[in-house]
Amino acid sequence: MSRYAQMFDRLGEQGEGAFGAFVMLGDPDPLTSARVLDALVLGGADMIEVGIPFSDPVADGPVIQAAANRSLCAGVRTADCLDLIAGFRSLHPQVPIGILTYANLVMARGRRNFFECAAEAGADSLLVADLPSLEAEPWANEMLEAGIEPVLIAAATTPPQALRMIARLSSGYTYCVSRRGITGTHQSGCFDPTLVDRLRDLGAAPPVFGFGISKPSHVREALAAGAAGVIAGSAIVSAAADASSPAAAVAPLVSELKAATRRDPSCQRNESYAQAV
Ligand SMILES: O=P(O)(O)OC[C@@H](O)[C@@H](O)c1c[nH]c2ccccc12
Repeated sequence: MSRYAQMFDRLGEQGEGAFGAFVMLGDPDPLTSARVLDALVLGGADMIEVGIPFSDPVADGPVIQAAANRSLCAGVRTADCLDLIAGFRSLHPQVPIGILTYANLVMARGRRNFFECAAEAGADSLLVADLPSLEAEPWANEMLEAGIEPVLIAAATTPPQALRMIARLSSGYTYCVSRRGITGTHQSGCFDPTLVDRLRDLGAAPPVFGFGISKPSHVREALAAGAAGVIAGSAIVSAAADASSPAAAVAPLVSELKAATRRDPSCQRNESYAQAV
């Protein structure tokens, strides 16, 4: 069973949603980045998503673009990112870690070679942000052969034919974007329950909402729409960027957002009280 499947099973039994944290590998330098990855898990992240820095990240807003630039300026390349993933994997054998990057970087290494190196480093999944879903099938098949789960992006506006393809190919989880546009917390998302329902009807991997999640209320809204989890990126990346100790800064934010994936114990008490009355 994959690490994602084990995680969703465990959280399902506990009645919790999954909290995913995104950061850019090598931001602002490899050593700090390794400490931040550790702090995300200590803070309570259930799954980690990591960017490999790319010079033209079309899906990213200013916060993540700046993180990619910091990392590139520190001289970080794909091989360094794979080393960071391998280091993470040796410390955290059970925590799913997925790569998020762009097609150019994959093709620069050779598709198959990239997938095999990612699997060897201990990555669980790969999301290629600029890969059109209708073109994804050969990529997804090669990823699976290498032992990597392909993650595809679905939106409320995705046409039915593409959504069927996404549901069929996405593995580990299905990335649901909560709004159009680029990553960032400038605008909060809208968590469409009908997207979640359509994906479930198509038998898709667990839907996880991302884009614009920065507050506990966003986490609760996404889970109330039926999602299995959420991913926050820019909020965590900016907390780290603004701090003198990035690792110390991300942990409390992650625990605050993770706490919102748990059922509120006071509500449970009220419910049982109401039942007793
Ligand atoms: O930054 P936000 O708005 O919290 O969104 C998550 C996001 O950063 C992360 O999942 C991500 C970073 N770059 C991407 C490109 C495409 C899809 C998703 C992403």
